[in-house]
Amino acid sequence: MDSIIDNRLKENSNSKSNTEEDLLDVLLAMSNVSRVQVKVLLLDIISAGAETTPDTIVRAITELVRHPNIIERLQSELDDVIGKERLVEEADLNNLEYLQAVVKETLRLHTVVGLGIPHFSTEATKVSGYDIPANTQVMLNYYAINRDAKVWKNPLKFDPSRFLNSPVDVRGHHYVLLPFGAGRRRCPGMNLALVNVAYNIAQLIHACPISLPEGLTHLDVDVEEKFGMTVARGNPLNLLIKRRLPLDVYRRAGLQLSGV
Ligand code: HEM
Repeated sequence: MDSIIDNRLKENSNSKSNTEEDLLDVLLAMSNVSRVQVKVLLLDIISAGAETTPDTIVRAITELVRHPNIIERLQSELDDVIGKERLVEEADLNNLEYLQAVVKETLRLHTVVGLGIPHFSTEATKVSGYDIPANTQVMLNYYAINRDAKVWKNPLKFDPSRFLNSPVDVRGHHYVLLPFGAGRRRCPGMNLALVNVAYNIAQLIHACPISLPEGLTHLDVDVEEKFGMTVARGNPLNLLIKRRLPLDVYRRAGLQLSGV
């Protein structure tokens, strides 16, 4: 981290106009932020963002291969909205209603930050009849909230259609679904994560159909979980990926394909 910061300070002092500022440039230019604070902040962002997004994408792909009817419906939405002459772009994501439902259902059923990040009460308070004394560590069980059978019908079933025509969102406004937490300590990477998760699923399903290795069917795919910093998929997911669109579409996007 120190050498990255030193190199950046050197680069910035050599070039007169830095038109492409990133977060590090902004932090280094702030006189009230110390070097230690810059390092802590960057490490916080890297560690919080590094596993959560890929874990969520893997959990979504797992559920998709377990449910061929859901993949089919998603693929047909992608074909209707995008066609087969180009790849999905970020601007398309809000026009893909079923894709967004798949993302929400993945975040609900596979809440990768299961217990959130520990909070601390600065004063005594009461929540839903429970007394919480001052100076107490408070953990929120988002994993349980998002699977609560009192709220969700068939809570363990992966069913994106429960979000079609539903006002419930994942952004912390509906307390029955909190994959990113809520309030001031809500995940600051949420918007980036939502785009990344949706974009990667859409690209894969639209341009590279996935299938299971020979001899396996969708019934063989497990949903074992591994609890650690995040709740990740427990076993490796082995898939075959093929080409689905005309070769030219990939070439125009600068993608190198081999063996297709
Ligand atoms: C699907 C992906 C992600 C999920 C599900 C997720 C979820 C969460 C949750 C539940 C929390 C704790 C909120 C609480 O304690 O109330 C959190 C905190 C945090 N997340 Fe994310 N996150 C994701 C991606 C990211 C990304 C991509 C970044 C950064 C680029 C990020 C940065 C952070 C940081 C810095 C915190 C700590 C905030 C604080 O302590 O105030 N997260 N995240």
